[in-house]
Amino acid sequence: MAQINPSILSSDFARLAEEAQRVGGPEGADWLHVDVMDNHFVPNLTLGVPVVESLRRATDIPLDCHLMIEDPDRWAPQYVEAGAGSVTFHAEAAAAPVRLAREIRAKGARASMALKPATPVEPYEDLLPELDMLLVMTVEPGFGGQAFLDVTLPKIRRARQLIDRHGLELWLQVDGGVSASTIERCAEAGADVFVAGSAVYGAEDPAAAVRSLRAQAEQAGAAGRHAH
Ligand SMILES: O=C(CO)[C@H](O)[C@H](O)COP(=O)(O)O
Repeated sequence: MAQINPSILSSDFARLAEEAQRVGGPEGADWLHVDVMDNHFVPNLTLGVPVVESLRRATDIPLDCHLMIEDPDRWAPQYVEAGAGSVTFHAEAAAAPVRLAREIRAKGARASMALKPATPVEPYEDLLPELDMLLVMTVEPGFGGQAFLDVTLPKIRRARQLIDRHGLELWLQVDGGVSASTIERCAEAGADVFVAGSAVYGAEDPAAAVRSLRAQAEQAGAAGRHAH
C-alpha cells in the first residue's frame, strides 16, 4: 500500500500543530515528514530536537524525521528519544552507517538511509538489510518546491530490483518534487512511500490532496508491478 508523508517544510512553521491536523484524519497522512536542516549539510536551516519533541505531543501522526545534517552519528539517536518513529540519515554524512542504523533500531525507531541524486545505490547493497527504509532523493536536498529530477528514476528502479532480489521488506521512499504529475512515474519505478510538501500544503484541501496522491500511487504501483 502506498504511503503519503506530507513534508512540513511547506507548512506554516508558526502553526505546526494545526498544520499536522490539516493532513490527519481518516485516510490522511501516513507519517508526517519532518525536514531537519543544519545549514551545513544543506544550505538551509529549519528545526531541531525540541521542535520534534513538541510536535510529538501535538499530533498522533507518526514522525518521519529526515536529517539533512552533518554528524548524524551523533544526533540521530536524540531524534529517536524526542519521539521520531523513523529516522533517516544521509549516506553522504554518516561516518558509520551500519552502527548508526543498529543504534536507531535498538532505540525503537525505524532506521532509514537517504541518497542524494548523484549518490549511487549499488555500493550500499550489502547494507540494505540493516535498514527499514531507503530514501532516494528526487531533488537536491535543501529546499521545497523544486522540480522533480527525472534522472533519478533509473536509480529508483535499481533500488527496487535490489530490494526484491534480496527479498527485503524495506520501504522505498522518494522525496522532492513529488506531485500529481510525477507520483505515477515514481510508483511505476517501484517507490512505495511518497514525501510531498508543496503538492499537499499548497493545495486548498491538504487532506484531500493526500488521498488523491495515494490513489494515483496505488494505481500506478499496481501497474508497475504487473509490468515487471
Ligand atoms: O527534503 C526536502 C527538501 O530537501 C523536502 O522534503 C522536499 O523537497 C519536499 O518538498 P516538495 O514536495 O515541495 O518538493
